[in-house]
Amino acid sequence: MLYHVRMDVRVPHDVDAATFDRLKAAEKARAEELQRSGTWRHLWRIAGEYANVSIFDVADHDELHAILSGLPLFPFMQIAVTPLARHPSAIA
Ligand SMILES: O=C(O)C[C@H]1C=CC(=O)O1
Repeated sequence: MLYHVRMDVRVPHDVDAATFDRLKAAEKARAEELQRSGTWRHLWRIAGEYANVSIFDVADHDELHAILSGLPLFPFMQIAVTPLARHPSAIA
């Protein structure tokens, strides 16, 4: 199943910079791993915002939740998920 996911990163003002840098590096490594495996199909920055829109290809809601909640930056993200169905006019 495909899911459209929007992630907005909310950095607390009092977060330790070195700790946050470590989490960002871990997030990048995990995001790259999931892209290489084909699970994280698209990852786009929303221009002008610390946010992304992504497309995930997973078996079901439970797998998506496990992946999202395991992301290193999960505690600092507001996440909105939209399940996608095939459009009848889509040719690809
Ligand atoms: O920067 C972001 O949008 C948040 C998160 C998603 C992938 C990644 O590397 O960081």
